[in-house]
Amino acid sequence: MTITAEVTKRIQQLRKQLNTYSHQYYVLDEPSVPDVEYDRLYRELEAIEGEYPESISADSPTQKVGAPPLASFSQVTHERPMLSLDNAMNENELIDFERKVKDRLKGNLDRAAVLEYACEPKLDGLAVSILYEGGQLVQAATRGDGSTGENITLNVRTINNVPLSLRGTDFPQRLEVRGEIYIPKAGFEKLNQDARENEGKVFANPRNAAAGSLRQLDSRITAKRPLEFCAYSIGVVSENFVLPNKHEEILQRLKYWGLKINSDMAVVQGIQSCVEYFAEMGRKRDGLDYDIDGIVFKINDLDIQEQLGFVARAPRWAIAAKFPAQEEMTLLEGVDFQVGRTGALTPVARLKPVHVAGVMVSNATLHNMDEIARLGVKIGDTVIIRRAGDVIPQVVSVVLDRRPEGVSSLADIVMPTHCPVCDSHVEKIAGEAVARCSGGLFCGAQRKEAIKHFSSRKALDVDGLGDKLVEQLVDANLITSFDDLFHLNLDDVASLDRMAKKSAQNLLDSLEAAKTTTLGRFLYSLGIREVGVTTAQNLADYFGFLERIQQADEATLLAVPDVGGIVAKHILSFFGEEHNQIIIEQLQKVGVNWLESEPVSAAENAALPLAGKVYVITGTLNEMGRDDAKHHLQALGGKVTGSVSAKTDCLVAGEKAGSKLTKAQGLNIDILDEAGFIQLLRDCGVQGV
Ligand SMILES: NC(=O)c1ccc[n+]([C@@H]2O[C@H](COP(=O)([O-])OP(=O)(O)OC[C@H]3O[C@@H](n4cnc5c(N)ncnc54)[C@H](O)[C@@H]3O)[C@@H](O)[C@H]2O)c1
Ligand SMILES: [Zn+2]
Repeated sequence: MTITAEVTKRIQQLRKQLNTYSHQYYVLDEPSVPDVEYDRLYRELEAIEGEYPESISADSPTQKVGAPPLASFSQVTHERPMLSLDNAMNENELIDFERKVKDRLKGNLDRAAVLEYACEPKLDGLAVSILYEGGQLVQAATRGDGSTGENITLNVRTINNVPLSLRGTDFPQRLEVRGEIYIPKAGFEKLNQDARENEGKVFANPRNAAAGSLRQLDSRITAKRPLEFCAYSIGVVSENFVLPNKHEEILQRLKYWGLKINSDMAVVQGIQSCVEYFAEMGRKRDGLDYDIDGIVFKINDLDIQEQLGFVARAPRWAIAAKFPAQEEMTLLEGVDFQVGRTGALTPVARLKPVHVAGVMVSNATLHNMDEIARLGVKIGDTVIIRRAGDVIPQVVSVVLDRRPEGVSSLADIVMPTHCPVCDSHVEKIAGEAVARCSGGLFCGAQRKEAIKHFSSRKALDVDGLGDKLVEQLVDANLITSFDDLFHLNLDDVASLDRMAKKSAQNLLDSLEAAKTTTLGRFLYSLGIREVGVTTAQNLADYFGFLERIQQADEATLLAVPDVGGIVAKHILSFFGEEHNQIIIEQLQKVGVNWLESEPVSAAENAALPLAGKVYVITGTLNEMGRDDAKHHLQALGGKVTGSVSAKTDCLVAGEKAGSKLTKAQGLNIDILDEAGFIQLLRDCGVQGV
């Protein structure tokens, strides 16, 4: 077929665009488009070149690996080239791969013979080569353009799981280990969180974070990054050294010499088993603690590998099957502000719907206004969306070269001055990244969440009032404030979806029962910002009376254990709001009650039978709940903590106690079973247990 001017032009466009993207990705560690976009263009070029083979030139992106090394690093020439991998985008392409392999092996392989594959999760980081001489790490390099890479020896030496010397003595004099350097998911989240708080560099994804962390001129920076190495092949090996002739067995040797290999890898027979392995890992993908973008299938037999050989940029004996991409690009059509339980306003991107990692995404979080400023995003921009695992989709960057002409025509994203739900003022406290609606319990958006919190187990503990039911009650306008809960009538409740007379009566009964509570629970139920269960209990213990808390000034509040400046401010501003005071009065009026008493002084506390003793409760107690057990111990002067340590005096271990029990046994700590515990309470004079 003769090539038309139009096709030639498209080829040139694609090559130019792909080269620009490669430079941004490999050299600058700052891609401007998601991988899927790069892959789409790459495949388009590949298809055209397939149709017009005479158009292929050695410098086409389809013939090259990566990009040349950065001049700021010294260079390393790879004795054996480091290649890329061909991709399979779906099951058919995977099956096609085996068919081509078998065709090539014709004559040398019985057509019916089953091929054996090593299946390896495809870690999403960057390829490196690490050279050992006499068992000592002497050099490490990036892949670069496949023949020349960057010398990153000092940086690789800082990675904890890369051995500086090999284990044992039976290793070859020269051994080049190849593998991936990557950042596990948790390390990535933490790295970006720190960067956001300290105005550092925020990375778009774990692969960029790994590349950016590794290719640092100052290895002290690399040392601070949570990088890991995982080996998946070898390069040069001393001549005459005999290695197994199965790929997987070589990896086992590497493991024996002290290198990490992937524990999720498998050896299977035939391509159909590869398809199954792929599906299984696809299901496990979200639960792994490292990111993978696919599975690499390699012919396990090295003799067959050798027969198959290589093409310009990839071996013929391996294929990377890709999972649905976790990043896509789409249009930002607008921004909504969502109001949470505490009134926090979160900007949410409204997107032109797009498939990301197998799910249609039309909303993504923008975190807060600082993040919007950092991204420099405007309405009408094309943005990159990342959806990894069960984390909410995020906007990770703006694709600047897709910005329509005349940026000034794009609208800035601005924080509304009034709450989109209740129209109260939006306020931003200095030092906090978020802005909040000041409507408190009056705000419809905060109401559902406030009531869910109010009736939750550690608050008023209204049995049978689950989240769904709260939403139904609010939506049906049956409750607008907390005290309305206690005015509900049987017919109204029974008329709700999936409710009957009996379940409605049960709810009214549990509401009645919940009215009798403790001061600690009541304080917690109000949902004062930063006042959790422990702080609420500390306030109750310290003051004894609600009125004293309502009237306390900042200095007095600061004397309470666990209460710092910010918590004190939140308490003051909560009780400073008149409508909050009204709600408390209304609740008391409908009969919500608790016992108030003078707080126990330190001297009295010291006289209690269990004063100064530290307890931990674990396992299932059959006679009483763990909360009751805790209250008994506290009433007797004991302290109850969550984890076993050398400071623990005694572990109360109910049925099915697990790791805490083992730990306590290891530390020689006293252990009481439920019967022993109840005896202790009786010995201390507790009645009725
Ligand atoms: N967004 C962009 O602008 C942009 C630009 C260029 C390239 N890219 C992306 O980079 C990819 C192509 O890059 P590539 O050539 O580095 O290759 P690749 O990621 O498709 O496959 C080869 C690489 O896989 C890695 N790998 C992970 N586990 C492995 C294992 N068990 N065995 C062997 N290798 C393993 C190695 O690093 C190896 O070099 C494409 O996905 C492309 O989208 C994106
Ligand atoms: Zn509001």
